[in-house]
Amino acid sequence: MDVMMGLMSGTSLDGVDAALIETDGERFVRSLGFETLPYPDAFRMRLRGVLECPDDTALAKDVERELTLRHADAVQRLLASTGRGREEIRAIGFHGQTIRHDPDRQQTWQMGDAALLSRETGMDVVHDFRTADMRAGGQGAPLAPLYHAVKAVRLPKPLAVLNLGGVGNVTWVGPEDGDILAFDTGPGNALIDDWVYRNSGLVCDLDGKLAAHGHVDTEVLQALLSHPYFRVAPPKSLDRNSFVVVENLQGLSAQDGAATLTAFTVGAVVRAQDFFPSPPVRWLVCGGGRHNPVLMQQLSSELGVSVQAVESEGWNGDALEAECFAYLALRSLDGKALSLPSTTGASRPVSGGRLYRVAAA
Ligand SMILES: Nc1ncnc2c1ncn2[C@@H]1O[C@H](COP(=O)(O)OP(=O)(O)OP(=O)(O)O)[C@@H](O)[C@H]1O
Ligand SMILES: CC(=O)N[C@H]1[C@@H]2OC[C@@H](O2)[C@@H](O)[C@@H]1O[C@H](C)C(=O)O
Repeated sequence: MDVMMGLMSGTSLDGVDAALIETDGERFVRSLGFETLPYPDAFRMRLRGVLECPDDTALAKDVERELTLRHADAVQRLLASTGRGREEIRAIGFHGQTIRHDPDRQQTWQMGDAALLSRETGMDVVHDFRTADMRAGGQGAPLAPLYHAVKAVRLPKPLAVLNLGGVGNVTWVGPEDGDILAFDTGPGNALIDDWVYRNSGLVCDLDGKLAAHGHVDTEVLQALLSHPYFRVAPPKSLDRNSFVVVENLQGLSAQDGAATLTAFTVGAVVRAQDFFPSPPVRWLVCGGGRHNPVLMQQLSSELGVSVQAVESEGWNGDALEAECFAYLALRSLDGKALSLPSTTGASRPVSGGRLYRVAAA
């Protein structure tokens, strides 16, 4: 049994999530603590700048350093709030910030300087979780499925675990051991965030208030849902900016745009069911989207079975991805699989991640 730390900076660019777990890298996992360190607006803008101009290497280098130092800060805060010493923790799983993800070109880039994080924290760091999977013919994403399946081990199946972050991803867990299917569903909150930011300067549609006062433009929604991605069978995964919707939404009010994009996220989840081996008896939702009552209510009515936030099972829906990379870091150290043909399309179960040892610093 090991104590592991996981760090995640997700596609919604809202901050660093840091989680501590105790795990055997198999079926045992216990949450020990969680911290989130929100990014100030100015840094979020700089991150957006890198997403828009990933080839500006001077900017990328600068932002990577700041990003990594913010992660080191999150580590210190989590150690302080859990009362743990760094010597108690075997390693940090450091996901980094996805800047670009293009599985068709076998490219995925998670920004983050593992050597700097190791120096700053005095801890071993496992990083670069996605490359090995891509080299084995996989999408390099999603990687949360094995962790979702472990969390769901005692729950009635088939079950769907849905993450609504910047992008949406789902894990279908079937009744037999190892029965699992996963893929990115479509947009999560990123398109809504971008729209709301452009139209009102706010960072998100807090509690779905704009969407609740808007009307879905069904013609625009149909056009958005006619994107070929939704007809492609899994394995499949997305970049934060895979869907370009600005032109579709031209002329819509802030409220109607928010309502239509919220319905787009929901419609994409509904379409995901087409690929499940059998219908889930229940959906458990994690990620920031579960805080949006308009999204949750529409999911409930469209999916027709129980849709609940993962808190209904006592999980922390904000911590799950950071916990996942703590869990995967241990599996990486032990040479175990991080992904399967049915979760990323890799040709075989593949391990992955690279270890940066503190002694090397
Ligand atoms: N109260 C709320 N009302 C509406 N939306 C919310 C609320 N709280 C969070 N969100 C949404 O959740 C998003 C953050 O979700 P989360 O932290 O799960 O994303 P992420 O981990 O960065 O993304 P990914 O899982 O794609 O890597 C915010 O950008 C916002 O859009
Ligand atoms: C390339 C990348 O960073 N993808 C993220 C993104 O955010 C959600 C979805 O798209 C998922 O595929 C993935 O994150 C989680 C942690 C995953 O790998 O499971």
